[in-house]
Amino acid sequence: MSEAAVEIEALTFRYGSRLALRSLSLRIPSGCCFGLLGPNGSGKTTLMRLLATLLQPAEGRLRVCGHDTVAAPGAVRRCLGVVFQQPALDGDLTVEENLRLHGAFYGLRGEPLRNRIDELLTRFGLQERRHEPVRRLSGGQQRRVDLIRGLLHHPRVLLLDEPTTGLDPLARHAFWQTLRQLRQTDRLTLIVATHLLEEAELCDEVALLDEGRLVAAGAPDALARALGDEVLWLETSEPEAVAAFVQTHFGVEARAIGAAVRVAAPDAHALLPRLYEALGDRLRSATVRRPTLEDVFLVHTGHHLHASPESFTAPVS
Ligand SMILES: Nc1ncnc2c1ncn2[C@@H]1O[C@H](COP(=O)(O)OP(=O)(O)OP(=O)(O)O)[C@@H](O)[C@H]1O
Repeated sequence: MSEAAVEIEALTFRYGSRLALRSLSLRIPSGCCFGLLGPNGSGKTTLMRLLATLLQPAEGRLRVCGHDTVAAPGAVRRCLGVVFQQPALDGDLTVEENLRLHGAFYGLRGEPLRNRIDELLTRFGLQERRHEPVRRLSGGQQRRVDLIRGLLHHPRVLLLDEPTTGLDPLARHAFWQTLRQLRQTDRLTLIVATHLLEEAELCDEVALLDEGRLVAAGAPDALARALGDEVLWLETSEPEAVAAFVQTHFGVEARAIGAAVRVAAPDAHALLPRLYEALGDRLRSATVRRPTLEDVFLVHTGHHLHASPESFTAPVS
């Protein structure tokens, strides 16, 4: 097994009486691009803050690069770079001033700091903007400055909390290309919190979080494939009755999940017309697709990753 960049054991965290993380255990291999995927309030930011030593666990433990976050917070911070949801830049200072200021926090100064800033500005195509106030840069450029800020002290693990928030799809795509390059060239471990499926699917491994619980973890492809080659969802106003009917009449597994029915059939396409015929008006719609992480989330939690008026509401035990 490859070395672990992060090890989390039976971690529980509360804000007062509110439970934000529940007995979470997770291992993040070194050199991995690891996604934390979950809806709003699932505990992603809390986990990031615990890893960054900004919070202390109520129960359980976290180790980053082998260092315990409570016993050795200084060692943890030295091996971590952090890019939080809100850019940590001063818009009135220039790009270079922001980076110098941050470098000083890490005890970097003089020529080594100058050289590191030069190297990273060149790599990220921002050399020509170094003397401009940060507020004059586009959203995507500001995110890149923030990324450079997180990389100045040569961290081994980079935490990114919803780093593409507020970026348009083009800038988001460019930012992810930058991340992928970084991983190759710097052999960094990237831990990215996101609520976007398409971002999670770009990761080597993901952990799906819901209400502070770990729902599933693994390679996105493997998690999706565990549901079969295709998934068949039926939308109906009477999910329990339709699930029972399908099981009895077609001899396939059917399960009511919230306001829908998931049918596990080896040949969903062939079954579809027969289901329409047998169920008639009881069926609002039927969808066959290759399984995605959204399906994994839905099957494990009984609700969608993103709440919508149509979203399934009944939790699954
Ligand atoms: N400072 C705080 N005080 C009290 N409760 C908090 C605080 N910060 C977060 N919470 C609660 O803890 C839970 C987890 O929140 P957290 O911010 O970690 O989720 P998240 O997955 O990062 O959400 P988002 O995607 O919206 O950023 C939520 O119920 C949230 O309301």
